[in-house]
Amino acid sequence: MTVFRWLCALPVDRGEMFTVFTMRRMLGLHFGSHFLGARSCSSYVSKMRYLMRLKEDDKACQEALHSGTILLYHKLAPLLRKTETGAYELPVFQAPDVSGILDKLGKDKELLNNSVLIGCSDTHVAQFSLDVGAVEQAAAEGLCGGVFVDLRKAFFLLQNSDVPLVTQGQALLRWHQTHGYCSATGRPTHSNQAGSQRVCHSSGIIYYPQMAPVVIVLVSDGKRCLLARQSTFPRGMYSALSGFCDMGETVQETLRREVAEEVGLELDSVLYSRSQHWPLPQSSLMIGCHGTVTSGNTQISLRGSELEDARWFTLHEIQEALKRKIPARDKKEGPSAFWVPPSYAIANQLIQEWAGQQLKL
Ligand SMILES: NC(=O)C1=CN([C@@H]2O[C@H](COP(=O)(O)OP(=O)(O)OC[C@H]3O[C@@H](n4cnc5c(N)ncnc54)[C@H](OP(=O)(O)O)[C@@H]3O)[C@@H](O)[C@H]2O)C=CC1
Ligand SMILES: [Mg+2]
Repeated sequence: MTVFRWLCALPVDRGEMFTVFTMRRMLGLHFGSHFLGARSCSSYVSKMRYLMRLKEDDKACQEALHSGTILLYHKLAPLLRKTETGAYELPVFQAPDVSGILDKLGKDKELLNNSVLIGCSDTHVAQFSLDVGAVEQAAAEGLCGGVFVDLRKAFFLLQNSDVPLVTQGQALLRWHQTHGYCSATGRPTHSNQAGSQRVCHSSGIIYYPQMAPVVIVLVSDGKRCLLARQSTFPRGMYSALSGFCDMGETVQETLRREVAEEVGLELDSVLYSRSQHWPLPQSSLMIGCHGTVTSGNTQISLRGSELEDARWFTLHEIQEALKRKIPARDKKEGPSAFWVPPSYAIANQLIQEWAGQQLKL
């Protein structure tokens, strides 16, 4: 890589920074005006300090749970509700609502304490997620007035601003469901009230929710961009190249290795663009970059079984794909029409950014 430009002073993306507070719209609906008047305008710092306190103080967190809001999941599928306009929203509940639902379904109300903290509103109303997978799904849907939808499908149904909170809630619930035992002693681990850590009382080991660092890079030769597909992708979908960071690697080294391994090309330059938490199949921190190769170095060579296909796409082809909002097999264009991941996915954002830059050239 002859040129390596890393942005040190990235502008703060308010969209990314404040997505945790996107439930305000729904909070307003549920709590009415008395709630809006509770505190006028708290700062970002005070919200972060408040969340820190809830993670450290079980009693304060329990109190916050009883005055907070809860997103519901069933076996990790979030509850969505169809509005009168046909759009989908995330319904939020309060502790008494959830206790009532559990009671009606014959379940112990203590299940409520398995809620995990995912954020708080501008006015310090704590937000939690809870998996009610122990109850019968259809009965819970009836009482909650919604449907539990697979998270991948929810990406297509929800507004982008609602997606970060719902993915964070799901990722934390998944982590708890898969870290019930200490890997050193085999004894059960115990969560704090916020769900920000689990402790093995036998060994004293503290476990924290983990994410794997993953690079994702949109490679360009100046005129075209390179997208690839795995055989497990939905038919017709192509995405940017991605790969897990190996132990000991820098982000730059992972980028260079993954592009070499997957398509046999040597990156010439890389520019960091953005990052994203990605919950599937388990939590990853996606580090999104643009990469270039020189014009004499564009011959794709697939190796191994990971990629089924990789191709260079023109700006026109990309523009057409970006217009296809839902999987092409549901449209007249037929099953093989090329499409890209949904707009919430960082792959889509890198592709859009590249297309925008090409138009300026
Ligand atoms: N948000 C977005 O826009 C996008 C997100 N992604 C996400 O990026 C992630 C990585 O993409 P992918 O290209 O598949 O990665 P890789 O190219 O690294 O290939 C995946 C393979 O790497 C191995 N591997 C190494 N480390 C890990 C680890 N920590 N966890 C799981 N597998 C590991 C596994 O092999 P083995 O099974 O043989 O052990 C796995 O099959 C995926 O989770 C994917 O969902 C990808 C593209 C777009
Ligand atoms: Mg890969």
